[in-house]
Amino acid sequence: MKSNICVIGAGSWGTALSISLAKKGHNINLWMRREEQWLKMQETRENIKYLPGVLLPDNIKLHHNIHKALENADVILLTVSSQGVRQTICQAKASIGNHQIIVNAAKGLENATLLRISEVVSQELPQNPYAVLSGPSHAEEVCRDMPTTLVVASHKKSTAEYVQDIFISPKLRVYTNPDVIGVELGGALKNVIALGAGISDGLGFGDNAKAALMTRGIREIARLGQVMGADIATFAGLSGIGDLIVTCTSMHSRNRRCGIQIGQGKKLEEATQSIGMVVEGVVTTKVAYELSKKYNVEMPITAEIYKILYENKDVKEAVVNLMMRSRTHEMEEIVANKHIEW
Ligand SMILES: NC(=O)C1=CN([C@@H]2O[C@H](COP(=O)(O)OP(=O)(O)OC[C@H]3O[C@@H](n4cnc5c(N)ncnc54)[C@H](OP(=O)(O)O)[C@@H]3O)[C@@H](O)[C@H]2O)C=CC1
Ligand SMILES: O=C(CO)COP(=O)(O)O
Repeated sequence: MKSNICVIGAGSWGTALSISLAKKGHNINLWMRREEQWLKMQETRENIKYLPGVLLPDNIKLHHNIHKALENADVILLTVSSQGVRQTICQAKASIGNHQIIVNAAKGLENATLLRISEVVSQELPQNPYAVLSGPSHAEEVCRDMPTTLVVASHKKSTAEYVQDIFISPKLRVYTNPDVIGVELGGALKNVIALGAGISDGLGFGDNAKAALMTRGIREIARLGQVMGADIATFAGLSGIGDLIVTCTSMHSRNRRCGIQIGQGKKLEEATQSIGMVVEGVVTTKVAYELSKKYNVEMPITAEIYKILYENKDVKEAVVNLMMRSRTHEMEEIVANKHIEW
């Protein structure tokens, strides 16, 4: 099956997915908002700023006019940063028909509304079929055909399977999941913990600390997720623990690299500027902190990272707070569910 796919956003992820889809033989229209980037990429057939060293296959057409890029698209793949999704959809809306499938690949939450991206899309395009694509997948590896697994979630099985078919290849194995909320929250919230893992590395801590952050991190992600309607099993999957592992351990991760600089004493603004690409976890930390208060869910790691990023809290003091919190059971629900006296 060959489809016409419009990829909205030519950052590292939009470019890598375009390359992967083009190699499968799909026709790709890749849209970017900056004219200067469009001119440069036409000349070089390379995304020098976001994904250097990889040439674009011929069946990727580059666009600066969003309406032209959307012509005849079966699927619209959103790959701009989360805070740009609503504005970009509004810009494109007049050329989007109800039948076109929207696939979101951004991992974040909307700052102004605390909404998940599926909720943003359904406010702006209520009729369109929707799926979210997530999982442990650094652009730098996907564009070089390194084996990768992804998950596509949609409320409609036929939509999830259609999108699975579009992306799946011998190098890109794609699973389906009906749990849109869980897949979206796992993909967004792991970036907060990855910032924390980076801070831990920047402070010179070791593997024990990182394992603790990842394990306790997925617990608090799952706690919030369950209250927000996700299936807890999803957090043990690719968009949960899978993406948490890759983001907390890889030097490709912008969130982790940003955290390392903060752990070494740099200011947030300096750190994000030096990365030069989107560091989704910074805004997501604020949204997650607000959601934890809204839903009354304990998220101690998120709360400390919030205070480091937004209240100038000393990183070492944050570590002391985490280590010296009042003691708890590892799994509160096991204790609560025990019928025996314990
Ligand atoms: N890189 C990766 O390995 C992966 C990234 N993702 C997710 O994909 C999304 C995009 O990230 P990625 O491509 O890596 O980021 P990059 O920093 O490489 O690129 C960001 C892209 O978003 C565009 N953009 C930024 N802000 C806005 C805005 N306000 N309105 C419209 N467009 C905007 C940028 O355009 P411009 O250049 O004009 O600023 C650029 O095309 C993120 O949510 C990220 O979490 C998911 C999986 C893997
Ligand atoms: O989501 C990602 C990998 O799955 C990319 O993570 P970063 O945004 O931290 O680079």
